[in-house]
Amino acid sequence: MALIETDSLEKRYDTVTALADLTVTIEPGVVGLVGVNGAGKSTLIKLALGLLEPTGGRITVLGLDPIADGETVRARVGYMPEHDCLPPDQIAAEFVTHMARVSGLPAARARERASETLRHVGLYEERYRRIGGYSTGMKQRVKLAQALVHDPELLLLDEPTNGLDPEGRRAMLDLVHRIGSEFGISVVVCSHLLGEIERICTSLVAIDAGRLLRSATLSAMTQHSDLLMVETDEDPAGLAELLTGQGLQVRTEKRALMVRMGENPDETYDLIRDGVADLDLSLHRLERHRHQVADLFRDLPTEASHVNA
Ligand SMILES: Nc1ncnc2c1ncn2[C@@H]1O[C@H](COP(=O)(O)OP(=O)(O)OP(=O)(O)O)[C@@H](O)[C@H]1O
Repeated sequence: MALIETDSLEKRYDTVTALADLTVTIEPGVVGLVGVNGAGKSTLIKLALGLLEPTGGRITVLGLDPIADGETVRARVGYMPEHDCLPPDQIAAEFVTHMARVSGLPAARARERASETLRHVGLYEERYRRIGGYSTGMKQRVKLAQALVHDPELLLLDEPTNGLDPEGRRAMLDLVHRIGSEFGISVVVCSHLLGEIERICTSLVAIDAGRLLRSATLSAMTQHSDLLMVETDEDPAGLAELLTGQGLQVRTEKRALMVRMGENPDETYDLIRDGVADLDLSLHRLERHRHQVADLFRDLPTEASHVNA
């Protein structure tokens, strides 16, 4: 069953359209929801939790309507909000136990689960300290622990690496990856940094200005392309000219040539090999080019170019 399915989903806040005509199916796995700040990621998460109501279209989560079946959805889904929302005067173990109780666990089981989840997120030793004295990284881990404590089927994580240094970001993403791979919990993780989350995701959904830009599994994205990558030790300009003259489609990318294989790959290989020999070049690399995720998301606008609808 799909984790989240939307059909022409729309969310307007007065004059701002945060989501417009969004139709997407998010399948189980570790899913990166990427888009610049303001793209509509948090709005989608809040609609999925039933915290907001759509102004148009439809959304289902684990096959349920988050408004009509809000309690069931929230019992089966864990949510880590983006902003700091922790009570500074409480100790972590008490807070996470409290959140487990809110999710319906009996007292003894709630204490047990709180200890287990704080151990999973690496806060076991520090669990009896006040949250106000924690570093940003530790606070992010408490937020993750409270999202996990009731053993959800799906975790919605809104920018879990916010405010962390590079080492902290890596550690947080490793933790998210382990939750997906070791516990088998599906995760939707929001980020405005594609390069950062792509390594832990099984699929990516990109949105911009509230619209779907692209959605695909990582394996489909990194399939072999129709291009051969040719690298020579020397300047490849002469080879590019020769191959173009022979009717091949050639593009120069940094010091490499990208040659379209077309209908007849064997002939393309032969023409490249003969061209390299005729021009007395030394061939450094000749291989089928793989798509890079970043190539496929090149049209993701930068923050500066983003304008609200
Ligand atoms: N309560 C609100 N009232 C009015 N506009 C809002 C409200 N919440 C969000 N918006 C606007 O809706 C758009 C989408 O915001 P949203 O928070 O969903 O984006 P985002 O991709 O999660 O970005 P960020 O990571 O910065 O939160 C933005 O233009 C934002 O300013």
